[in-house]
Amino acid sequence: MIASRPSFCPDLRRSSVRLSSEVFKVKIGRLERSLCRSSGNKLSAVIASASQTSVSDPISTPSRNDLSDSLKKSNEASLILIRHGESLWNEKNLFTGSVDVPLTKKGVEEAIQAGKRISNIPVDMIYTSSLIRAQMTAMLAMTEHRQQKVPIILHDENERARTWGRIFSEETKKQSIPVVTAWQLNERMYGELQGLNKQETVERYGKEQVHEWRRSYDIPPPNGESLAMCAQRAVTYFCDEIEPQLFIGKNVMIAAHGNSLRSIIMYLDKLTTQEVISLELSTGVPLLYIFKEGRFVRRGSPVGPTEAGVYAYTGKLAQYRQKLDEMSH
Ligand SMILES: O=C(O)[C@H](O)COP(=O)(O)O
Repeated sequence: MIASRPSFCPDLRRSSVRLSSEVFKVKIGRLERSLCRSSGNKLSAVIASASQTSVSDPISTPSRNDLSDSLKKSNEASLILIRHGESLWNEKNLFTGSVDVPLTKKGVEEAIQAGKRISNIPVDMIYTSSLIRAQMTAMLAMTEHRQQKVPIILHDENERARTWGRIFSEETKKQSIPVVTAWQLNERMYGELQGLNKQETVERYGKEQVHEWRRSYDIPPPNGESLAMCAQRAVTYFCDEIEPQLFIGKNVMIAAHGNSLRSIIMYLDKLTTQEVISLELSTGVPLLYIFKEGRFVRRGSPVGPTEAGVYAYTGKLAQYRQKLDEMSH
């Protein structure tokens, strides 16, 4: 197979050089297009970040001026990716895919540990899949965050959900972190493998066939999604909804799944369809990227001995941590 790099978001491919004004215009245009496409409360999820409030108020719709002001203000943002902690079906070695299975006790602990690892990294917005294992992971991780803001799930499924979820205190909003749930970040649909035991499936169909289903780029499991199909929705969502937040300086955490995150990492690290085959993600281990001048730079996982290195990389992160230290003394 010829290794190639799929292009999900051709108009947003990052330049390895400084972000030129031309590219920046394209990116602003993209953000505006995304605003135009959005309607009702979906709109507020995107513009909330531009309005400098911490939680999108489903009713208020800040003006375009607010948006361009904040676009000018920031040029660096953190992006944390976390695969959910161990689920009850991970523990049983069952193909899970789109089935909505909660965490085990070990998964809960992994999520808390992940929270400790990222407790000094700013988080302004959280994106999770619509599946409980990713949402539990995000919420449990945030219980450890030194910022001590409250993650609040935005509900925009209908007008009543939007209206009934309003917050009437600006101060409380500032102490909150909006959590956007999106099915596009769900684990890939594993088709007729869902609920089957992975080892038994190997015994029945052979190691090679099962490996092809699990790790090839474009071969789907029976009636399921290939990684390419999963990438199509997950990376498109990342480009349309999450990248615009990073452009305006919002620090984002994504809690999702092995394969939806593999496809996003493929995009961020510009991996080929061959390279992504060997990319494996452990449950509950956060990865940090810095988005600066139109580029994503991987900092690795801010854990143990590498933590000092992570903070040494950017002045902004170091300052943030210092501020947290001062506040807690
Ligand atoms: O859906 C599943 O079963 C796992 O979360 C991911 O499985 P994989 O490692 O077989 O892709």
